[in-house]
Amino acid sequence: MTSNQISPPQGKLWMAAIKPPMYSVAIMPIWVGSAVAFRETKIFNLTIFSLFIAASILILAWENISNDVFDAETGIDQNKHHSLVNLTGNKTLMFWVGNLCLGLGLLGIIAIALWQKDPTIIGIILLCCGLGYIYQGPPFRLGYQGLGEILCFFAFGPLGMGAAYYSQTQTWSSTNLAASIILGIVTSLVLFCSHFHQVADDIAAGKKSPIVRLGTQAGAKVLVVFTTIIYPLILLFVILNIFPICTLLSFLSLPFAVKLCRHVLENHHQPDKVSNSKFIAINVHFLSCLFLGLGFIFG
Ligand SMILES: C/C(=C\COP(=O)(O)OP(=O)(O)O)CCC[C@H](C)CCC[C@H](C)CCCC(C)C
Ligand SMILES: O=C(O)C1=CC(=O)c2ccccc2C1=O
Repeated sequence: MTSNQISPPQGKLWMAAIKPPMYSVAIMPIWVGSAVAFRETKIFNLTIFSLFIAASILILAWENISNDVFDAETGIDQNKHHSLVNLTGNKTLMFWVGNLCLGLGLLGIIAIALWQKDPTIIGIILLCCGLGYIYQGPPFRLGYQGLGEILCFFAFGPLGMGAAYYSQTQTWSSTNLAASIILGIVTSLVLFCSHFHQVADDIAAGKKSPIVRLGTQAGAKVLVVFTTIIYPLILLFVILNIFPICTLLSFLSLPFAVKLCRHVLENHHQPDKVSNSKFIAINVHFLSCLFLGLGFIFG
């Protein structure tokens, strides 16, 4: 957005900066991982579950706040009115607010580890935080090389869900690993969608996002392929008896998946129109994961 355009009201900018719907990506690995654990062991510890959800939200808040801090350093966010650094005008404050969120989130994880008398999940979550840091922080900034989706897949898929399952059971599960592939893909789709409307700013700042590399048209086709893959994969896991039949409930997210693919195929080259695609992707994420979890509990 250029400086001579009227910027939206402050309240809207703050909501866009905090992005509440995005926290679905922090909650769902814990929800589905705990649901798989409950199905397989009949164990469900509500205290650990609640602590893990809170910790995960705080860690994602750190990721997002520090994303605005690091992006302020490269100049990529100079036209982004809803950057927390641009809204507050105080990069140092945001840096420390982010670190406070990280510290509190890690305290939650340490509390779970102490409860379990087992440090395993501390190691896994530190690894997730490391992936979050190398995505955006100096000197790595791997997101600027177009590698964010791979990091995202592992952080919210096998690692995040592995930690959630382990926090309930102190063991591992191949079913949970299979489910984590679905979560990893559907979370990476959200990140992939977030690049379509930012091509001009990304090129100007030297960020080679996947959409800068592929172009918006090929990017839209890649999005369709990965969105479409999710459903046959779930069906395959049901046929192979890895998932219970009720996990097919996750197909209720299909209308949003179709809407997402159509919307991006039609508008990939129009930043103003395609900018909401990541929120359609969040609907796909939320519904598919919600019903996947319910499918494991009731299947
Ligand atoms: C911050 C992220 C995306 C924003 O990227 P971008 O710079 O394009 O955004 P703007 O356009 O809004 O500036 C997400 C990055 C995800 C990262 C690869 C992995 C993060 C891992 C988390 C720290 C893991 C926490 C949850 C876990 C406990 C389940
Ligand atoms: O602001 C964003 O675009 C995103 C923030 C975020 O935390 C996240 C997490 C996982 C996948 C994608 C995203 C975003 O796109």
